[in-house]
Amino acid sequence: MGNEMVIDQKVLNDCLNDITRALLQADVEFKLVRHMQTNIKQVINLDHLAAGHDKRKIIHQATFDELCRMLDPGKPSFVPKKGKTSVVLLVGLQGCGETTTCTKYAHYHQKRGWKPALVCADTFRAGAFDQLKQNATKAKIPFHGRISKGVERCKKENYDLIIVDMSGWHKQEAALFEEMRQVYEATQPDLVIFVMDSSIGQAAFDQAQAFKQIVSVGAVIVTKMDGHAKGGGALSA
Ligand SMILES: Nc1nc2c(ncn2[C@@H]2O[C@H](COP(=O)(O)OP(=O)(O)OP(=O)(O)O)[C@@H](O)[C@H]2O)c(=O)[nH]1
Repeated sequence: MGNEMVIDQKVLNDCLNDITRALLQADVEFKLVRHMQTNIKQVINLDHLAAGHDKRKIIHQATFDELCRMLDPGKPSFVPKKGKTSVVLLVGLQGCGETTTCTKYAHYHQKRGWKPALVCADTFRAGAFDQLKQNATKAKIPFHGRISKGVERCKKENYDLIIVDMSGWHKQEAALFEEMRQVYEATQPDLVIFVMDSSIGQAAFDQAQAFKQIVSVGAVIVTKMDGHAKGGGALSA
């Protein structure tokens, strides 16, 4: 657009097509991208703009606003408060990086003055507790292995951020969904985070929806962004 002398409908379309291509290449869902295009075209009517208007600036602003709207969930996210106990439950597909993310999340908050503790609710995978224990020990974060007792004990010991690591879900295991519901009821979390491997791409919407039907998911964390995946699926999730 910067190289064109006259800004007309063709230039606007080319510009929107460039943005569309970039978003699709970054795994953003087609429906969302088409919606973005339609909204921008609705806001900008080049034929009706009076002379003297800076068309580049108007297109730029409309595009910027629309891209921001794609990122806006419409309500503020849950923010744990220091000194007040919050329970955060992490759920996700098997191998998505939940256990690793639990420790990262705890470490992030510990460095900022919270008093976090980790609780392992993964009863399916052999070695899950040992993995959490290893990570937690390295990051110097207290941990517990038994879900209900662990959460109760952490509350008594005045931890203000209790992070619960749920078993990774595998589609075939209906029992895990039931367990997730039970853990949800037993821990009454203030926030449920859906942990999503960035490489699932376009499947993100369906996965996130399947989880949301069982527990009230309030946030998404995208993992493995250090690989080649683009993570645009997070917008759908
Ligand atoms: N490259 C990369 N690897 C990661 C990341 N997060 C986790 N992993 C790796 O992904 C693998 C699975 O991670 P876990 O944290 O065990 O995943 P999980 O979802 O708890 O696994 P289950 O308990 O079996 O469901 C491990 O080898 C991790 O080291 C990340 O951000 N980047």
